[in-house]
Amino acid sequence: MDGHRACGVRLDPKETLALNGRCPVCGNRVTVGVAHRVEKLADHGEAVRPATAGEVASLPGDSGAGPELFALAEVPVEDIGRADSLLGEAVARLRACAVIRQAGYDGEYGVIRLFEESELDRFTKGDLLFDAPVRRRKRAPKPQAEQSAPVEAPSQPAPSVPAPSARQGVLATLDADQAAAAAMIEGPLTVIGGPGSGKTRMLTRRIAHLVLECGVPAASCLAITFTRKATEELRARLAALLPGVAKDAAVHSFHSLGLAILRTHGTELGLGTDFRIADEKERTAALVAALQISESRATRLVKAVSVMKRTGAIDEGEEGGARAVLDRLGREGNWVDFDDLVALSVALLEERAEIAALWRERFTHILADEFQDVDEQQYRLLQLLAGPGGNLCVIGDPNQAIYGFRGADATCFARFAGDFPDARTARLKHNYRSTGTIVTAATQLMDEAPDGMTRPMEAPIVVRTAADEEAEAAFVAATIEAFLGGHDMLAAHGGKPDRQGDTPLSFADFAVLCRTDAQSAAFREAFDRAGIPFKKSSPAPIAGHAGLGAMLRALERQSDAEAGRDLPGRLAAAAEAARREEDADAAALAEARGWLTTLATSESVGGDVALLAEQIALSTEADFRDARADRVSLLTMHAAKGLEFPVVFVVGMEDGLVPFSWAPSAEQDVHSRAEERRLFYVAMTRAMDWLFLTRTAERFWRGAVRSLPPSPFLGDIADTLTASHTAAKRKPRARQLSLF
Ligand SMILES: Nc1ncnc2c1ncn2[C@@H]1O[C@H](COP(=O)(O)OP(=O)(O)OP(=O)(O)O)[C@@H](O)[C@H]1O
Repeated sequence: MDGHRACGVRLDPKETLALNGRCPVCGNRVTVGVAHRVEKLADHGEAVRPATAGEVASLPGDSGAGPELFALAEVPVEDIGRADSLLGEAVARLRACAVIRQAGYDGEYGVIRLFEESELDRFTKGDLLFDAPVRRRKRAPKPQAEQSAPVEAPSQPAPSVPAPSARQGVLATLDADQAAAAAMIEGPLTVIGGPGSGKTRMLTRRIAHLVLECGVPAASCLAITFTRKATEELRARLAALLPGVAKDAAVHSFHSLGLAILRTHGTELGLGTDFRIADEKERTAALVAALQISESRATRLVKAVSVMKRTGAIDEGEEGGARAVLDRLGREGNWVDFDDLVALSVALLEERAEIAALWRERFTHILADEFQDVDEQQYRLLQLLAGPGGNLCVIGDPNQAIYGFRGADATCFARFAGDFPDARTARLKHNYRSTGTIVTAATQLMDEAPDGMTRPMEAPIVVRTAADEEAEAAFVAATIEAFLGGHDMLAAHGGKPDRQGDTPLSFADFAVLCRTDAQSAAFREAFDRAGIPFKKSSPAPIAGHAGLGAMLRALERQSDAEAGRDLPGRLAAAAEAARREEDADAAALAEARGWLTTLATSESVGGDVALLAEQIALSTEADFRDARADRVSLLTMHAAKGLEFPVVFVVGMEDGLVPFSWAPSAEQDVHSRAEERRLFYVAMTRAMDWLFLTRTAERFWRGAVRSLPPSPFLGDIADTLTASHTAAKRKPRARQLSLF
């Protein structure tokens, strides 16, 4: 079921929908449960028990009345009632399936009861039915054996109080720095702020300010983010701030904006009106066929061509040759690739001044979030759209630049200052997200002075060494269970988040952040074993996914009659056909069907199958993370960008993983090393209240069990901020014996 544990609200999915997803007590979004997802995905109403179904017998648990099955299934109720009238009533209710079922919601377990509490009081006149008293669910005890001694919260710099905005209207909820940045609406502007400093909050309020208080039409505002998910979240926030007009504002990822430009003017470049976007798998296969080369070589070349297109680099060698072949094949087959969406748009706007002018007229105010991660082509697209001295506001944090390997250039802020000499700079100085302890540790990692914390020093960062990856995952699972059982753990570590108070946590409040996707296997197993619901996400594109391919082929094979149904109906039929006809893996199909159904019902697709293919090309696995679902997030560090969670586990804190390197990290080049440091900085600053850094004494890594040294980044965090403990040694793991 859905609900809010803190507000004591449990809702049927239909009630949630009727309430627009909002809690009737606090007005925030409710945490949705499994039944909600089922309701959303279901293509028919509730199932009806067929007349031919067999009989079902319901048996209660321990009654203490002789052989259980006999007593509970066969002894006449009257006989049991003579011995104990209440027990007789209980057995009668149970056999008639007249139990009270209260579904679980928002981290609360479901309950099955035979009597209402008032009934029980009445029946028993104060006595109880069974020996044990009826209890409310008790919080799980903290895992004593696993914990270190309580640690004194370190005495460190005190939090500062941000100056209020002193403004009325939509900027009133911002602090003075944020409000000043949001109000600088003329000319180019750079907004720089650390993690949790409210950059996204400032961005949405700035658009609302432009529209509601400065008379700028919503349709003249363009906000650009990096992912489809981020655009959706931005749209949702704008809808709340600008009821009625938010839909007119353009919110795009760089690639969806490129697609919009090419759909409007692509014919000027010789593209067919119905060009499509070919995924990496298709392009690799095309290159293999055209050049008669191995798949691994083609894969390497396709990736190299992608970086060339993002960075605008020119190569005359093998990679340049591969690009020319791919471009020719694209023209012949009427397809482009993902990077072309931006690169071709840039080429078009550079060549055709009148088209560039049209787009400039359309968008008079442009905002670009996560500016630190733009690549050369994205930078040029912004420049072309804004024009010299245009109202372009770029927002970001140089310390969070993590996409250098994909061609992003972390020096873009300096370049912006050079290209837009009139640009002003605003700084957001306060971190609203994390405890003082986490903020201080993060600034130590970046060798900066701790500044701008709004929350006091609280629980120390827990640094944990486990015997191996299995033990590491078991520790994380047990810690989550302990947290959900109660907040004793917080007290044990001398920490008690003031902002969260005693608000109960639910699964959605936890994130496990891995450097590589491969690390997630141990966590998936541990969570499955512990019954902890989780959702894994990485920034990998969904195009090329096996289940998705099978679904799309099944969609294509559909008869005219089937193709006449609405898109969700067609997807349901396609999933069934793919399972039957292609023997596709059930889990992969279910995942693909979930993605496609989400896309099919999204605003950008609106039930149109042609638009579905476009959105698939623009989507990554992480775009489908549902923040409302009550699940632990199992994410790669890259996929965690922009998110926040009360409790974060950054796992695999070993040299080779963090920083990630093929060679010993000491040999890593200075740029990669700096980017790995920033990536860890992004990971640790996702934590609001609790941060756990875990490592293993040994792990299976690159084909062998290895002992990797601790991550060198751990040494950059002062001991006074951490509580370290090492698990007891495990028995040696089984090793493959050699025959010789
Ligand atoms: N003025 C404010 N008063 C209270 N809370 C705030 C304020 N500004 C931001 N916050 C809160 O701080 C948290 C971080 O805000 P936001 O996500 O906008 O930060 P960000 O700068 O975009 O972070 P990051 O770069 O790490 O993704 C959010 O929970 C937000 O609600």
